Amino acid sequence: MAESLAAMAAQTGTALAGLTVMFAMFQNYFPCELRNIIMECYEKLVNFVYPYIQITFPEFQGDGFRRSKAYSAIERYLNSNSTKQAKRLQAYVFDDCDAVVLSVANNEEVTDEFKGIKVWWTSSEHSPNKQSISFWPREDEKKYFRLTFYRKYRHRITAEYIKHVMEEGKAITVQERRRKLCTNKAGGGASGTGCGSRGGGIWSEVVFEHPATFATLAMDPIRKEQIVKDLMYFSKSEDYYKNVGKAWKRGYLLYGPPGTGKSTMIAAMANLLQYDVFDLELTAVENNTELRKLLINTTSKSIIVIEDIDCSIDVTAKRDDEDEEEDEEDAEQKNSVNEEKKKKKKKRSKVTLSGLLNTIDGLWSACPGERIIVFTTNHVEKLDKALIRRGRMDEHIELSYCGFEAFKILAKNYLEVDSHELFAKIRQLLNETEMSPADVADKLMRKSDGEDADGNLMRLIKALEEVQEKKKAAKLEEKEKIREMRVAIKL
Ligand SMILES: Nc1ncnc2c1ncn2[C@@H]1O[C@H](COP(=O)(O)OP(=O)(O)OP(=O)(O)O)[C@@H](O)[C@H]1O
Ligand SMILES: [Mg+2]
Repeated sequence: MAESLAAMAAQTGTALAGLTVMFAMFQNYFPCELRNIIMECYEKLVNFVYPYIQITFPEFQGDGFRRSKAYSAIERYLNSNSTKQAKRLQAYVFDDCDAVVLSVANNEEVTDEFKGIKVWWTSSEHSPNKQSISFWPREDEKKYFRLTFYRKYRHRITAEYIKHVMEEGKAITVQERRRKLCTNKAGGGASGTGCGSRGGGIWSEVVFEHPATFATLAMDPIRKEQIVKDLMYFSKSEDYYKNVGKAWKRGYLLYGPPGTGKSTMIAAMANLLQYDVFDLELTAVENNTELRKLLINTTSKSIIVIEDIDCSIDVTAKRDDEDEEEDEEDAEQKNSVNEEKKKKKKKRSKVTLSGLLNTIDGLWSACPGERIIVFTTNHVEKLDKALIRRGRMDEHIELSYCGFEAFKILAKNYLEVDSHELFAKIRQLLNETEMSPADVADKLMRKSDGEDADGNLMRLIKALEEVQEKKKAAKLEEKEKIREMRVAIKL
């Protein structure tokens, strides 16, 4: 359909424009009444032979250097909705991704329908007439999209359809965008590009590809639903935040014992909202000024994460010697995760608590766009109240030992079973003991191809019984100590 409707409309439009100029030149030769009659007939003729309106969306706007947001949104919208019907397509392969991206070729016409109204889109390019060399795209080199529709739908197209295309296009861009994980840790997988920080290269980035979702996160389903609702509401509430005069930011404090899913929940949040993640390692930050620089260089639609906040900065009112005592106590724990956290503690940042608070408050007011900040900790009781007060950390979420509801999610994830005769026994054991979801998941994980669910569930029961035995033994030991103390006091 090379002589497409849009092209014909354009030609007819040009012919009518010529007629209009001629009429304007000779109109003074006609008497007033006759002129009005001619005008009326002329308008009828125009509407009859040219019942369309065309709107052009050029690729570059204003200064000619910035790509128009409308053009980009239309491009995404048409690529996603209309490439199936186009007969001529263009294919691109981007450097960082193997997938082939198809787009509608130049001068190819595609149709779209909106609430029963048909519209035509063409993508065209002005060919340059002059032979000259330029570093910038010239006026006559620019690409554009042209939208053609019936004149009678003018209001609905301009008021509703164009808005719909813009919104859809933006949503597709967010969906397709490859999200990034940025870190300020030394050697944190730098791609060399820097992430939101030009020149300084403070953040280094990798592609964020974590499979965690809220569906696979094991926790109380009611609490999970509340959190998902809260996040979704936040991500859509730009106007609400504006109306109440609050910066579009939200803080979450995730606390609970090791292996209960705090880091997993952050990944699930990022996947749910399609946000980037900025993993801020406070111990690698030299001082308050550097912290400010880092936070200002985060981008919109991102989650800023400070893991193990109590280990990274002196957020307690405790004196140093008390801290040392604790370090010695910790030294007895051989667990490698705790060793890591202990190292962090020793290498505490020079960033001060007030520096962190001021920077967060500054970030809240200085940076436009939505941001979420998440702190995680194993020891919520150690944190300064000012750091986690509502307004800074709006939601406090406890992730705890594995309950039966959480176990059912893990059993579904790892073994694909919804119910089993061993579930009753596991329920009873989970009520009586404490085991983290990470440990439960480890027992449920298939270690080889031929394993059936029974074997894994039995392994979990055995592990739970061992924990129960240890707990009983510890209780007995404690009772014995108390008895000995009482005897000693009597003596
Ligand atoms: N609630 C959970 N739901 C699903 N998987 C979980 C959950 N908790 C832990 N896991 C599993 O255990 C592993 C460790 O969990 P995660 O790193 O999220 O724990 P954490 O609470 O951040 O621990 P830490 O306090 O030591 O940082 C995860 O990779 C995941 O496979
Ligand atoms: Mg963690």
